Amino acid sequence: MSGNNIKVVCRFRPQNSIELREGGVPIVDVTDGVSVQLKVRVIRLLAPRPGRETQDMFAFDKVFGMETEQQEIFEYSIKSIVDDVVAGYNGTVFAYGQTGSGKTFTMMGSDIDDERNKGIIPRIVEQIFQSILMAPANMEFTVKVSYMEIYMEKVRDLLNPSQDNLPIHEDKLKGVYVKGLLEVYVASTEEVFEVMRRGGNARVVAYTSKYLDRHMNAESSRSHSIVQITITQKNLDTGAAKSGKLYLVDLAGSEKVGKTGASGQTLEEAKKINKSLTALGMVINNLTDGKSSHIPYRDSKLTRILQESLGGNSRTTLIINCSPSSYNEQETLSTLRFGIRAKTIKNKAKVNVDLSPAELKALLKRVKAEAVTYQQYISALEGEIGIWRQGGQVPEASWVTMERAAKNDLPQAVPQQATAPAFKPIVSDDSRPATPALVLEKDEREEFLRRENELMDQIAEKETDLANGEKLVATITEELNYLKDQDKNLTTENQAMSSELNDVKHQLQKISYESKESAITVESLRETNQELQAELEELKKSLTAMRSAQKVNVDEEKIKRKADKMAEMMAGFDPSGEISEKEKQIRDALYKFDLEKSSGPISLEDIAQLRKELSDSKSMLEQHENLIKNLSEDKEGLESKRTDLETRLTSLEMEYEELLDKTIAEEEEAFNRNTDIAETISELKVKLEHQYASKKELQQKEIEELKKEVERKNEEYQKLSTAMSDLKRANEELQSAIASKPSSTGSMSEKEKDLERMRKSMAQQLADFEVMKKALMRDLQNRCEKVVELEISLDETREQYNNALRASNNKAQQKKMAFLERNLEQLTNVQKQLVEQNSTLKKEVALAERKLTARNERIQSLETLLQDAQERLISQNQKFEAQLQAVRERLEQARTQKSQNAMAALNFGRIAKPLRGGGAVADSEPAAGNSAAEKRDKRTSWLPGFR
Ligand SMILES: Nc1ncnc2c1ncn2[C@@H]1O[C@H](COP(=O)(O)OP(=O)(O)OP(=O)(O)O)[C@@H](O)[C@H]1O
Repeated sequence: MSGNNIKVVCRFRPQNSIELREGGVPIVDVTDGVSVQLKVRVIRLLAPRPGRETQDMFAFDKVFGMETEQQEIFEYSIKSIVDDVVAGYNGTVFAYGQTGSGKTFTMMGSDIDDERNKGIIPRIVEQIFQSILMAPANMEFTVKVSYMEIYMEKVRDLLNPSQDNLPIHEDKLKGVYVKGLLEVYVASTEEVFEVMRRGGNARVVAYTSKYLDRHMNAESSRSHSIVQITITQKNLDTGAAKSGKLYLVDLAGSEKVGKTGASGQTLEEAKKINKSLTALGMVINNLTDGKSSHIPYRDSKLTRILQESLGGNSRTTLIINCSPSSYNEQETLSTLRFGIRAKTIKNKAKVNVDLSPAELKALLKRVKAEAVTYQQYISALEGEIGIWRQGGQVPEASWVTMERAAKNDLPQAVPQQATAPAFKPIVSDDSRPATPALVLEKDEREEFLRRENELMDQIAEKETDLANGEKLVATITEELNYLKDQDKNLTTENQAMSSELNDVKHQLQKISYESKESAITVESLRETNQELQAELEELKKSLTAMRSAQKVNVDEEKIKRKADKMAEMMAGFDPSGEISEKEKQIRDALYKFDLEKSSGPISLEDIAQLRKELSDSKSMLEQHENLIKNLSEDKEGLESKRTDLETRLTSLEMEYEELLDKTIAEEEEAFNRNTDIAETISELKVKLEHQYASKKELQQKEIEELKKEVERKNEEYQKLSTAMSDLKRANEELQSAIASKPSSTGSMSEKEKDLERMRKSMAQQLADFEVMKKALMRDLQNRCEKVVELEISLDETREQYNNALRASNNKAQQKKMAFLERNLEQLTNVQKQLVEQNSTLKKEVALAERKLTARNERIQSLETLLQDAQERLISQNQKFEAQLQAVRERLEQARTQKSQNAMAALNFGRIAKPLRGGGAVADSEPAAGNSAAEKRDKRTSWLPGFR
């Protein structure tokens, strides 16, 4: 075991594009390869002079300039560490620097296939397997790899990412270690790369690309990654074993929080990362200031894991990566200062050996001898002290020393006080008694420290458990809150639904109430309707009765009037029964004539009588002719009167029409706004016009008939005149016959014959006359009837006309009539409306009933739904609880399975694969190497994020 300083090397990368764009210039000067000079430009803002330059010099074990190759770095700073680890030492390689300073480039490189640019880790792996190959054949090696990351002060196993908060433990044998970290056995570089590829996939990298322009690197690693390679070797001949552990650490960016522009969660993260780096700085400070007895390894996970690497059992190399640019001069300065401080740390590296039995025996023997020597030395010292204490003197040549004890050359004079106490308090007279200081043996102290560490680990573990428990409690509380929220929501929904239900019920009650009300209204309306209908019927009946009574009266009056007129008119014809009388006389005369003829010749008296009678009949005929003349004159007068009446009627009709039009127009104008009255008037007008037209037509027909009748009468009159003239002629003939009778008695027979003939013709004429008279009388009667009827109808028309005139003139009456008609109409309308309302209400009632039934059904269905929903909710709740439980269990299973799977995925790493040194596996290596090379050819990128 020997004290050795941490090796610190410094590497500058070339300026990147951001620095160039921002106008950065290289400010580093690497001249001798071990020191770097930084030209820092200080601008005095107050003085208007250009800035002055100050020069800082930093010396390291090695300084690599911007153009340094990866191989060079490896050769100088790393290769020896690999050899040490293979030899059984612990080794650590740190890469420290700001984001984008080239830490990952240095550790991993840009591409594994790129022989030139691959980083130190692939080179280390290759070197390890190379060293194993070079080892003696009796040496058996096992190589284990683990890969972890410290993110937000949590240790996460990158080969088993479900383990994201692993505890750190320490024990006597293993030292400080991460408990539960997956260690994978590997037998080739390819397997190591595979392990690292898998681990790299799980790395947490926060991209701050949106800050790229103004700030730092695009892929800013926010976590510390640690690759741990453990090499164990065993001498198969002696059984002696050694193990070396190599930590390859890519630290997170060391820049100040503000520089990355990170904020929010990233800011929180940066603070925690900074905490780790601050703790690292504190550990380095305390290790190097020479005063501090306490090293705060426990302040962060990083320093705790790397405890042995800093001031402990490790050969450590720190690579500080810097930017050469003026743009990052402050970060570069602080990085360089960090490196300078770390350089003074002293480590005590030792080989971690497991001795063989022979070695152990030898060691025991040696230790026992040493123990005897020490025992003798102590006894000698105690003897010497005893002399001194008793006030005696011991010559300097006899003083007990370790060398003499080792040579077994101790003076015998010194009394042996084997039973002397280990220490005695020194009592001074002039001072108060001091508190006895317990001097602990070194082993005891170490034991105490170890115990303390163990206890601290237990505390840390408990804290983790506590944190996990708290997390679980938080999750459960969250779930509980969620469930409570759900419950609350459901209760609210439930309440809302019940209030809705209540509303619906209220509505239902209201509807049923309204429906009852409507039924009552319908009933009352029906009754009113019936009453109105009855009233209407009565009115109609009375109206019909009145009309019929009026008609009967009118008819009776008409008949009576007609009879009177006829009587009056017929009284004018043959008032004294003269015609009948004369006719009778003629008949009598004819009879007598017949008798005389049968009895003998006619006497002169008889003839005189006959002549007298004849003259009488002649005068009567003249009278009759006069009467006929008078009648015809009367008829003409009547005709002219009728014509007058007709013209008057026509003019009156025209007047009436004009008046009617005028009145209607006035009425229309007056009742312009009242459509009902206008309608009534127009209807009335139409009715009247219609009535008037029919009447006019009737009268026209009658007039036509009368005209025809008059013509016929004329004809009859002509006939009658002809008959009269015949009678005259017969009479004249009779007179002449009478006159000639006394002079010609001889020709009596001839005269008799003539008389006979005359008598016959007279009888014939009389019969004709009789017939004609009858016909005449009949015609006359008919004509009289017609005239009477005509007069009556004329009177009626006049009356009607007067009525119409009165009606059109009498506004009040008209209004009344219109009002009455309107009333009637309104009543009819009301009746109609009532009937309609009734039917509508019936329909509505039916509808409302249907709706009511539907609503009842809906309510029932809603209630069922509500109940269902509640039941479902309860069952869902139960199911959810069960699911939650199942999910928890599954999660637990998955976690365990995942860890098992992770192990399974890296199945090549579950079993230790001993490798023989000196060609024990060299036989199979070329083949493996070939396949590895083949695999490499196929791969373009072996780690995510590597270009
Ligand atoms: N020595 C170098 N030569 C050429 N390019 C380099 C060198 N060092 C770094 N780079 C390039 O600079 C960029 C940033 O480097 P890298 O990712 O290694 O930085 P980092 O310090 O690991 O950043 P972070 O802290 O964010 O992980 C990369 O593109 C890398 O290829």
